[in-house]
Amino acid sequence: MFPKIKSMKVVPVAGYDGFLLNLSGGHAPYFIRCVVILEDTAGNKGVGEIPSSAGILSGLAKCRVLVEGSPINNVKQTLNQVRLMLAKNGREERGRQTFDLRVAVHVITGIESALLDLYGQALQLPVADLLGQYGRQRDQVDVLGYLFLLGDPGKTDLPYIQAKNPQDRWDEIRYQEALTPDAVVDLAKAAYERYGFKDFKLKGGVLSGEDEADCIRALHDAFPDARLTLDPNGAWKLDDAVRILEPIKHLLSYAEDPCGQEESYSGRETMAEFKKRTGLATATNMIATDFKQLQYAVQLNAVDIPLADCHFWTMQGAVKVGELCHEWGMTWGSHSNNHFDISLAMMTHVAAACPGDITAIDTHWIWQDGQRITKAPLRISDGKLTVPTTPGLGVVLDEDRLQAAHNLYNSLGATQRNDSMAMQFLIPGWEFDPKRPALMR
Ligand SMILES: O=C(O)[C@H](O)[C@@H](O)[C@H](O)[C@@H](O)C(=O)O
Ligand SMILES: [Mg+2]
Repeated sequence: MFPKIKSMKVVPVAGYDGFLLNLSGGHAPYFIRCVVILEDTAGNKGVGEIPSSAGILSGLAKCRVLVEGSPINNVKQTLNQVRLMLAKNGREERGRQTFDLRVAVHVITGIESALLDLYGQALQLPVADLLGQYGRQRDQVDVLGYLFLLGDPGKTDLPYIQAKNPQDRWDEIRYQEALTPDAVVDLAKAAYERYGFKDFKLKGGVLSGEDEADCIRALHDAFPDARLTLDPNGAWKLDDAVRILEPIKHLLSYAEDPCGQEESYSGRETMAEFKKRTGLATATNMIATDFKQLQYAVQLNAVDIPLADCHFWTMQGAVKVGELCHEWGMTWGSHSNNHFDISLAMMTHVAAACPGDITAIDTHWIWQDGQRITKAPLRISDGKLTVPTTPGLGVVLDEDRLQAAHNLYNSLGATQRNDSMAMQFLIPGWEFDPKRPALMR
């Protein structure tokens, strides 16, 4: 007999962040997440981590009754019930911010992760071995070095984190202003020294496209063998995207969301046109974010690399995308937002279960490294994460750290991400515009 779910606990948490710039503005001094904890009648705990918002918290609260009392081996039926209930809210929009504003898909993933964690523990199998048709495909997952242009925290009166006892160059510089090619290269070198990355992604949508292209040139000079990409989150118009990236296309492995929705054209149409004109491969976390959109993206030949982040595809959905990519000659990758160490484990298991050649996954972890809510977070070494072999997700909650992260959340008076607030210190009255880079005002 399998145990049943005794309780479902939802804990909104916050951690510290730097002044990372992107099309949505500048990261606040904190990031907000939500942890789902399921405890079964045998006393085991399963966990999941997702973004948090008032909608997500109330969605989770509504699902509790469907989850509590269900046997832990009933994962699919429990999730079906959750899906059906959330579907009553109707279609949801991802929105045009750099981050996904939907509720249901995140809620499902939080519960799914915790259920799979418990089920894996009961079967004595790591989650990667339960996912998809094939289970674990690799023991290590390549990770890219996710670089950001950084605002000067001193220009705000916000309590940004400072490196107190820097253990290396990464600690010294990751919370200081970085707005030039040299500063970006310094970040890349410092991240390389600590983590050994062979791939780098620069978050764009901040400076002019030409200035961001110069950052890529500088990264290439410093790391001639590294795979590089630039991601302005669809900020550029199609003609501008072609003009900006054509001269550096030999330096890029692919272009991530170089353009997007524009006048009467959808993002899938402009991306298809971009691919035709430049011959560059494209990746997205903005225009193929569910199976219907993926279908249209494939029909139009708009995307080579769907970045199927398990937080908004579900873990099983993200692996399904990986299987389709493998069958259809596309490449699977994963997007990320700021996250704690439970998400790091979730993304690692998912990437481990995707067949074929996948591209190095995104993670914001390097900006959060040193903070944790589990006892022993996975470590990035030589540009890779090692897939846990212990049953379930392979993480153990650190209750004290979790409580501290919850206390921080409670002290904020904010329930979800808002990048305009910090940005307004740099440019008074600043407002999000999906077609204007953050500092180009
Ligand atoms: O500022 C950020 O953290 C990023 O822009 C994310 O919001 C974004 O989703 C990014 O990771 C992406 O690849 O688009
Ligand atoms: Mg992106």
